[in-house]
Amino acid sequence: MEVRARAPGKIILAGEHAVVHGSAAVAAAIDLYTTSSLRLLPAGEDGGAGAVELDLRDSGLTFSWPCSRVRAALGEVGGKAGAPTPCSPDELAAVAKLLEGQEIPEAKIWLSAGLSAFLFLYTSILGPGKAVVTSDLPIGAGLGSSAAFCVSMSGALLTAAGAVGVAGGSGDEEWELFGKDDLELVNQWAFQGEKIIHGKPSGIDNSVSTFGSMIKFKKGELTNLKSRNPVKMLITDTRVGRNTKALLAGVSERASRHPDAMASVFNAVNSISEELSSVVELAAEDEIAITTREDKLAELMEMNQGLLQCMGVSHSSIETVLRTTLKYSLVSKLTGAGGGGCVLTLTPTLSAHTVLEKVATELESHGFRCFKVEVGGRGLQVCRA
Ligand SMILES: Nc1ncnc2c1ncn2[C@@H]1O[C@H](COP(=O)(O)OP(=O)(O)OP(=O)(O)O)[C@@H](O)[C@H]1O
Ligand SMILES: C[C@@](O)(CCO)CC(=O)[O-]
Ligand SMILES: [Mg+2]
Repeated sequence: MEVRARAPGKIILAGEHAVVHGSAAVAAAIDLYTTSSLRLLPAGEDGGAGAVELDLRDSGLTFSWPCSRVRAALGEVGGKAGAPTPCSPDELAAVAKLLEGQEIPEAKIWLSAGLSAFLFLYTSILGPGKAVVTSDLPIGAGLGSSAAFCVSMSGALLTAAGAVGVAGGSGDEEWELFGKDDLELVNQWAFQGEKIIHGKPSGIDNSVSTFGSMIKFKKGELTNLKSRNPVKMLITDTRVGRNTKALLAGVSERASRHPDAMASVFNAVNSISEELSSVVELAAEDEIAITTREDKLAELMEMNQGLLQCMGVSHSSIETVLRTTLKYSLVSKLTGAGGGGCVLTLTPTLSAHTVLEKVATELESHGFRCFKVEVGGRGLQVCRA
C-alpha cells in the first residue's frame, strides 16, 4: 500500500512570536505544499527485521535505520497511533543517538531537527517502511516548512496505520479530505513533532497547515475567519537562512530581561491581531470600501512590523525589503519567525500591474526571490494507491 499526504505552508499576517506568549495571531494556508509518501516494507524485505527509511528527494539525501537498532534505542517500533504522548527528554536523547552515524553534510546540519521529528513520529506510529518527502516550500524561511513536514508526515503515518480515514473528495480528483476528529488527531501528533523542531511552539503553524483556511489563533484556540475579499500578498524570500527555535529563544530571553516592556509589546500585538481579524472579515463591495479595508490592513501590518523590530527579530535584509517596497507606497512585514527568511507585501487590488512588476524586479536585483501565492486554501489532503 502507498499513502501520500500533502500539507500546506502558511503566512502569518499578524502576531508571530507574541502568539507564543499568549497573544492572538492571524495566519492563512498558502498553495505551496510538503508531500510525504509512505510505503510499508514487510519485515525481511531488507534481509532482516526491516528498516525505517527516509528519502528527502529535494536535497538528494537518504537515511536508513535497521529496526533492530531503533528497538534497542526506543523499544517497540510503531503501534502508538492513539492520542500522542510528548517526546520525553530520554526519548529525545535516544533519537539523537540514532542520528549519530548518519551522513548529514555540514552545510545541511539544520536537517537534524527535521530528522529527529521524523524518527519520533515514525517510530511511534508505524512499523518498518519507507517515507519519501518532497516540498515546494523554501525550508527555514518563515513559511512553516517545519509544520508542513510534521503535518504531512503525521497524516500519512496515521492513514497507513489505519488510525484515521478519508471523509470525502476535495473536488480535486487526486486528493481526498479527512473528517474533523481525524484532523484533530493528526494535528496533535504534528504538534509533538513541531515541539522537537521549534522548542516552544504556539501550535499556530501546525494548526493552519492541518485545517487550512485563514484562522485567528490564541492560547491553542482556533477561530476560522471568513475572508470576504481576497487578501493578495507578494512574498519576498531574502534567502537569509535562520532558525525558528533560536529566534523564539531570543525573544523569550528579551522578555525575561524586560518583562513589563515586553508584556506591553505582546499586548499591543494582541490588539493588532484582533483588529486585523475583524478587518479581514469585512465585506467590501465598491472601490472605496476595498481601498479602505486594504489601507487598514496595511497600517496594521506596518504597526506589527515595528513591534517585531522591538522584539529583535528583524534583519538588515528585511529592512531592505521594507525600504524598497515603501518607495512604491507598498507596505511589508516579516512573516514567521523573522531574522531573514520571507517578507509579505500587501498588494492592493487596484494597484497597477506595472508597479508590482517594477517592485519585484528591484527586489530581485538585491538577490531576493519574489513570488505570489494563493492565500486561505485547503489544509491536509491525502491520496491512497
Ligand atoms: N521538507 C523537509 N525535509 C526535512 N526537514 C525539513 C523539511 N521541512 C522542514 N524541515 C525541518 O524544519 C527546519 C526548518 O524549520 P523552522 O521552523 O526553522 O523554519 P520554517 O518552519 O520554515 O519557518 P517558520 O517556523 O518561521 O514558519 C529545517 O531545518 C528542517 O530540520
Ligand atoms: C514565531 C512563531 O510565532 C511562528 C513561526 O511561524 C513560532 C510559533 O508560534 O510557534
Ligand atoms: Mg517552523
